[in-house]
Amino acid sequence: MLSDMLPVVVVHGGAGFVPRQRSELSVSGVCSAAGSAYGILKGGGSSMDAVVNAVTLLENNPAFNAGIGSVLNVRGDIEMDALVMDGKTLASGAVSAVRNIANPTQLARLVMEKTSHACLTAEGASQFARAMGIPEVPVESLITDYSRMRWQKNLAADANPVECQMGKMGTVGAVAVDTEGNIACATSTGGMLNKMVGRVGDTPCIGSGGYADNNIGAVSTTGHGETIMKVTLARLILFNMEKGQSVEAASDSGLALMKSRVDGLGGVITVDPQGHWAARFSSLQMAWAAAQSDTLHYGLYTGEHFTQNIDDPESHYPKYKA
Ligand SMILES: NC(=O)C[C@H](N)C(=O)O
Repeated sequence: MLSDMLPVVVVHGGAGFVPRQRSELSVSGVCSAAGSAYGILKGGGSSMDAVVNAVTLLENNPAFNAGIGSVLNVRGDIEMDALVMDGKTLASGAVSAVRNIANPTQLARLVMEKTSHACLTAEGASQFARAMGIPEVPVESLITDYSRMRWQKNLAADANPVECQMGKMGTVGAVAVDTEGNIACATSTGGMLNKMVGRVGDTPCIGSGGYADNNIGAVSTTGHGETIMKVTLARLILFNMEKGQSVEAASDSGLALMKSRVDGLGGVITVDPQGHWAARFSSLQMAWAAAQSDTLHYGLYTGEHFTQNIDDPESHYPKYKA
């Protein structure tokens, strides 16, 4: 029998540090994305529709490092990565190093649904997008003043690139279980600030940036991609759950291993087939929101967990009102 905790959707807006003046934008962004995706699930929509909807909204929100607002590479250009995975069939689709696309996650979904491949990159991904009728957008339209300012700051001779990298990471992701018990995940990112041209991170790599399996659950990750890949963080957490750990314990032990073994910080959102969920991170902050049983849950700092009725948009994120 299906759990009465379904449907559920959990969303993150990236592990890292959110400057104070941007915290309200980040928290309101994840809250409205979770609310919108929850509406789809309540209307009988699929978990895949819900996660793509949530991540599309976050890609369209310049507060996050995905779609518009993506960080710039060393040349001042944008190269984005995205992944979706369907827990029913274990089908996945990804794109990496795409430039002229407003919503890489929608393109990743088309890779899953319309090709026999799991990942398309760079120019090939653009060609495929054109063939699918996805409009090209100028890269400049995805670049914000904020991302250009951070790029320039990081080019300066006295810049501390590591500190900057661990600054606002802002990758976005979603995991969901629908009323039929189907599970899906989606993750999207502009990657790491001032990265090398052609650098592909963890996000489009199945098992690292995300994983979904109806039999176990789903995870979407954020954090330093090179270290996430060393421990295949998403699949590691699901492996912990296969061994009997709860969503929370499995997420915490996955993040703890990443810290102790490869000195990496990050964050994850996790669901299981019953609708248990967790939003955990080892970074200073991670904007997250979850929607379940007509209740919106959200937080930004470790230990924070605010709740409110989902139909009460006025009182969203009261803690973060400027
Ligand atoms: N913000 C992030 O989470 C970055 C992403 N994981 C990457 O390394 O590309």
